[in-house]
Amino acid sequence: MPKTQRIYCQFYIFPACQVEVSGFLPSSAGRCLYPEARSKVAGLWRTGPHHTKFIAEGVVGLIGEVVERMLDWGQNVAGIWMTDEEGTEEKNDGKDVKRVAECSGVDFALWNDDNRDLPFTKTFDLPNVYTTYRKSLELLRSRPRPTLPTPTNLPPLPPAITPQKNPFKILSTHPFTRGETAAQERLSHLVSSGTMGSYKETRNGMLGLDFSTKLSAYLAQGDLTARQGVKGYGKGENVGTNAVRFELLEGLRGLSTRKFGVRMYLIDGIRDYPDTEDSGKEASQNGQNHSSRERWRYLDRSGGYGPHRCLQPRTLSYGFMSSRTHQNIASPPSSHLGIDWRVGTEWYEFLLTDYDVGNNWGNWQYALDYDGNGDYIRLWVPELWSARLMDKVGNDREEVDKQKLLCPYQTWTSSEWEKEQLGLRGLEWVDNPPVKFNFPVSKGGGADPGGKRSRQRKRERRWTIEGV
Ligand SMILES: Cc1cc2nc3c(=O)[nH]c(=O)nc-3n(C[C@H](O)[C@H](O)[C@H](O)COP(=O)(O)OP(=O)(O)OC[C@H]3O[C@@H](n4cnc5c(N)ncnc54)[C@H](O)[C@@H]3O)c2cc1C
Repeated sequence: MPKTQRIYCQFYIFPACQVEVSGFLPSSAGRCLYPEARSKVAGLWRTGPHHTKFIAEGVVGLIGEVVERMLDWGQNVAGIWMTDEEGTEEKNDGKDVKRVAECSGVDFALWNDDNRDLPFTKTFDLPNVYTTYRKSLELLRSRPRPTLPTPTNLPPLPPAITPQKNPFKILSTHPFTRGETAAQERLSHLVSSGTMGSYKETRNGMLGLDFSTKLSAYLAQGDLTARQGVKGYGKGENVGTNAVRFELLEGLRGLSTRKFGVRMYLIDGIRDYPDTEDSGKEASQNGQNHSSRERWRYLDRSGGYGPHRCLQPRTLSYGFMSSRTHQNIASPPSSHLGIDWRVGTEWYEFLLTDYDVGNNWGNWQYALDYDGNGDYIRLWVPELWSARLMDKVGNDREEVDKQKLLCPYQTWTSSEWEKEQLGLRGLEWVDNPPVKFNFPVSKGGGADPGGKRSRQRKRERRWTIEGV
């Protein structure tokens, strides 16, 4: 029998704790971006690799290992195809898989992301200034790509799933349902329920299902692509749908990874990037990285501060955070604790279902403070559910010092009575705070008394920096 099947590897993260064993390629994204694959799609397997772990039909491990095990299953594999990602570690993963393919005598191909519709001939022509960049890509909105039909004939699941090797464990608790069908259902719901239309007013929410689109995981995992044309395309545009389309252009941040390369991962990020790749290596090996990790771990052990504590239950159970929550979590460690922001980025990389190299590393380089009323923190930090804080009457809430709510370890300045009122008495992370510093609640503030750096940061938000 001729070998017809291909393993298709995409650089999508599946958090190790939330694996869902699901189907096969081709997804919308694959079919939209790689029309050349049309004649061959029926033979593709879909797998989800990541640079620290790789999951395919119930197997987690390093990418090379997992592909090897897939080949061992004895399926009728003719080749391995892979999305050619821009991240430096992802490039190395590509090399690993290529090596495995060569050793096993199967074809190997890398599929580059679709450049054809971009108005640039060279990556370096990408504008550095975000607004210019976005405007230059706006023409893509009038050039959606059609998707190819869903294949009718796909290879079966592997006959047996080999036992999982340590240290990974596979649970199937993920509430996010993978696959193109689920993605299309979500899209239809967004349109028919009016969620998409009201997006502009609701998008800064942090609690609930429909304040934002929740499309990021589908996009990151290839169940949808921002480029695909859907039925009714271009009709019924309003401020809400327009705002979603605007945000989707942000999702093309992968292009910034292509442009800035290794500079994306330097401690100074793309702001003051050094001249050579060697400087990048130096930055990631310096002592600051290590001490930052220690500090992050200390935050973990001691319970951390309000926003940080939200990170644990939220992402561990869902692998998802809203845009504002992302900013809340990312901002304090990097802006206020002097923690190397890359430690947080790596942590996200491990946990998020919608992890995306360009979006994650790009966004970590600008983050502001939100959740001014502390609603989100109250939901996820049970210690803060004191009677007074739970009271929905605004008057009572006003009596609570927001600063203490957002940054409860600042309660070293509180009286025992105040601690009692806040429901924080006797807690380790309140009595022995990991670090003491000023934490203004004001938006865009930070441990920056004069506010100079904050203003500077505001000017430099987004991944684009004037004059780079
Ligand atoms: C520190 C930090 C890390 C982040 N890491 C990721 C990540 O790993 N993967 C990821 O997809 N997004 C990331 N984001 C961006 C954003 O928070 C998520 O895309 C958003 O929360 C996903 O929810 P949603 O689909 O409901 O978004 P919506 O608000 O409904 O937006 C619709 C879509 O637009 C795109 N989008 C919206 N905001 C952004 C943005 N700021 N940057 C890029 N694309 C955007 C996404 O594709 C999103 O699905 C990060 C943001 C921050 C501040």
